[in-house]
Amino acid sequence: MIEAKDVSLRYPDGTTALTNISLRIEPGEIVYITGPSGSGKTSFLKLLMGIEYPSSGSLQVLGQTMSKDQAAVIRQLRMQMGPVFQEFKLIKGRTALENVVMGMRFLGLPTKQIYEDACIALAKVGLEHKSLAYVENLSWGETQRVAIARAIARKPALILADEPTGNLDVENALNIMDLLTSLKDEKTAIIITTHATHLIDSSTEGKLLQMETGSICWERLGSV
Ligand SMILES: Nc1ncnc2c1ncn2[C@@H]1O[C@H](COP(=O)(O)OP(=O)(O)OP(=O)(O)O)[C@@H](O)[C@H]1O
Repeated sequence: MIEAKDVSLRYPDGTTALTNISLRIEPGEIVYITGPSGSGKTSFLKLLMGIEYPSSGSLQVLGQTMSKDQAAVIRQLRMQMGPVFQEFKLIKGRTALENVVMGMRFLGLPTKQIYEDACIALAKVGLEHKSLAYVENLSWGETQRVAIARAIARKPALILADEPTGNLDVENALNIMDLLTSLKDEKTAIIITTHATHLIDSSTEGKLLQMETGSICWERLGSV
């Protein structure tokens, strides 16, 4: 599903964000990426989404080579991804349901099915009772759950969540983590960046990657 070979990323201002990242992620895997601020976690997710491109090395995502000359194909590929990123903000003045539906606009599905799938996604995150609430009237945790509903409603092959627990308290953060990991199935990989290593313990299923200054410094299965 994802194969990175010696991938580096240098931003136009000369900052090297990632250095020689090599990894494989298979369908059905849950991968947590942790590391200090500035270690390259978000930059790596941006490469996976085709928001940035590798400066060197090779990266395949869902069978597609991620390179600038493939930008048009990569825009289509994004329909198979469910991003939960802070910068893809929900649209104020619109309801939770409308926000989820907007994330599905380009799927080419009949309108009725879009609304049905959007309602199912909101139910999955426990927010069916808030589907007609304006997003600016929701709590932070509820807003985050709408963002997750928007990501999963399009039934993506790859869920990419950047710091999904933000500054939530432990109980709500655990709920968000449980929710994300419950979305795993044999076809969907889930990648979650987080500072919150205290939420990951020996019972946590998945792979943990620790980043330091642009490199993966260790990786473990199953526990911290
Ligand atoms: N658009 C950009 N242009 C130049 N440098 C950037 C850009 N985006 C990020 N960086 C730099 O790349 C490095 C990695 O940043 P990145 O956002 O990937 O880290 P992070 O691990 O996600 O950090 P945080 O935990 O604080 O979100 C940092 O040094 C950052 O300043």
